[in-house]
Amino acid sequence: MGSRWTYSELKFPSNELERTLIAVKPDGVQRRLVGQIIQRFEQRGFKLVGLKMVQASHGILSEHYGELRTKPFFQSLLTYMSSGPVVVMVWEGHNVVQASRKMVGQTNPAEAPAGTIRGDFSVHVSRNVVHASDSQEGAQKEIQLWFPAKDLLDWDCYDSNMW
Ligand SMILES: Nc1ncnc2c1ncn2[C@@H]1O[C@H](COP(=O)(O)OP(=O)(O)OP(=O)(O)O)[C@@H](O)[C@H]1O
Ligand SMILES: O=c1ccn([C@@H]2O[C@H](COP(=O)(O)OP(=O)(O)O)[C@@H](O)[C@H]2O)c(=O)[nH]1
Ligand SMILES: [Mg+2]
Repeated sequence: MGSRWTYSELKFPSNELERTLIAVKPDGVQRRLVGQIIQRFEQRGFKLVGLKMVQASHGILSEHYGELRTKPFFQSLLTYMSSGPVVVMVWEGHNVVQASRKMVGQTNPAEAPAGTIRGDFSVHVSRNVVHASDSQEGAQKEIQLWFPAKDLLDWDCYDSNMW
């Protein structure tokens, strides 16, 4: 009788439900980068729990970027972000907020290392392809702003305890 192999030793207990909001900005959608950006979060091991394509209004964007209201680039930021569809997503997993900021890279793509999304796909701060929440608190606010709770799916991933 051969023994059955199980991989429970490889698993770690992952009851956390940390979530973050990621958005492919209008330049990323125009440049057909949506698939490659989703692929990076999937291959890292995060779980997609919400996804939609929207043409964002200045109203929602003003709230989303409320902390930047006094910045000189605020109006141009709203114009840019409402210039075409954005693909907004909620990703879940261990340490997903901090990990996704590292995957996205610095705000200014000139400072973002190769290997990060901004470092690989963009050159200028005003067209930096992707948004990622910058804290757990910010993520919760942004998720509530963009998604009604019923549109976030709490589905079981067959390998969810692997990472
Ligand atoms: N000096 C600037 N000129 C033009 N646009 C800017 C400038 N600084 C920031 N932005 C735009 O405003 C966005 C918001 O700035 P923020 O400081 O929140 O950066 P971030 O947190 O890296 O970006 P995001 O919130 O979109 O993930 C930036 O991603 C960028 O698109
Ligand atoms: O000097 C700046 C700083 C920010 N932004 C834009 O504002 C967004 C939000 O800024 P934040 O500081 O939140 O940076 P992020 O979280 O996007 O890295 C950025 O992604 C940029 O699109 C910009 O156009 N000019
Ligand atoms: Mg930000």
